[in-house]
Amino acid sequence: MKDLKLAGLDSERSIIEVDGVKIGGEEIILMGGPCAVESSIQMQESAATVKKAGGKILRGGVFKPRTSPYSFQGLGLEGINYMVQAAKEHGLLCVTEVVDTRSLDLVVDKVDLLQIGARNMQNFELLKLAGKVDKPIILKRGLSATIEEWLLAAEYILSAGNSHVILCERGIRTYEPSTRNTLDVSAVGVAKELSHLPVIVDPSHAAGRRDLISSLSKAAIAAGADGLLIEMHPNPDEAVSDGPQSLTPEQFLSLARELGGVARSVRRAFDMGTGDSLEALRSQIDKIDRDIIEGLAERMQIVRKLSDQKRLDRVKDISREKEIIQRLMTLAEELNLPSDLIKKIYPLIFEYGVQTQIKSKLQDEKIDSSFYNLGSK
Ligand SMILES: C=C(O[C@@H]1C=C(C(=O)O)C=C[C@H]1O)C(=O)O
Repeated sequence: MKDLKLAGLDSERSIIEVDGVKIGGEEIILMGGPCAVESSIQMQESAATVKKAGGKILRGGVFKPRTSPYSFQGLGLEGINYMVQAAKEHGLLCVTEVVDTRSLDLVVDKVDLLQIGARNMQNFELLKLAGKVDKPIILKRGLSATIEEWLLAAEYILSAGNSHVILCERGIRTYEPSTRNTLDVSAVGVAKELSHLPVIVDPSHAAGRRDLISSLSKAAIAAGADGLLIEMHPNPDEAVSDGPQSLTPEQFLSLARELGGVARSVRRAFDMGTGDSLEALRSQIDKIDRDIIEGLAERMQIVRKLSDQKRLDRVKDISREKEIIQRLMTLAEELNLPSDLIKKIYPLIFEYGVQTQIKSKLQDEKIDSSFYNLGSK
């Protein structure tokens, strides 16, 4: 794509690091918080939930570009202070949207990241100014922007001198009215193919309804997203904006736990939070144990199928077993797991695998012979 001189794919992907939080690295970063900052207590509760869920960045809008001029327009600077304070107390970073050059000037020294929203994606003066600041910019894709236009908007920021741009897919306008926008999952892959910049997904604005947030978040991770920006409110029914698409704190926490499993399946890291309580940690362990047993059950079913292709005296295959152990020991080392654990666990798994194949063969033979006996009568 021409003119993507700085945003275009480089030899290396960009990792944007803010106070130890790396966006675009191995870990998928969770960001959450209400659409609009409403009060100090609301931000304190939101920050506590984001932290507990393993999130790294607190979001909250104080300048709201609303569709209607009569909708709540945001608390401005008063709101920023509530968010900054809550983020600080909970060890989180914070991000807010800037809507014009004035709002950018007002918040740039207070927050850790700035967001340029969908409606301002082609506000070129704002993009140029964002290129002059020393803060990462989350650049949302415009409502009807092509991927090329989105990347060119990023190019404006990059070419003005700020190399810290994070792309955010938040749904585009289509003819489909059942969701607020249509999440363009393929945009994640396309943007990552064309550009070295990290790509995150905001499923909340895409869907406009909380019942879809979980599945869209999972889809985003599977599609390669480097982070998720999810709306969550301590009491969505009373939210001044976007209540219907905001998760409750409980939903946010349980979603974070589920996302860990999806991230694992695509070989990405995901912090499911410590939740700091024994109960929260045990619930994470329970979830992983379930994944392990389900994986083992699936493995056993496949192993069993292999029996059709082997002679009874060839069921055990030592060279295949050695090859598996070797490969998994290398993987274990990479994942900081003691490799001798593999040597202890796998022979048992193989033993049961061999037994199940033998049983399955014997059963088949019994059926064969009874069939034969029947036929010879
Ligand atoms: C499944 C197989 O049969 C046996 C069971 C194995 C396993 O559980 O992975 C590996 C080798 C064999 O001893 C196979 O041959 O692949």
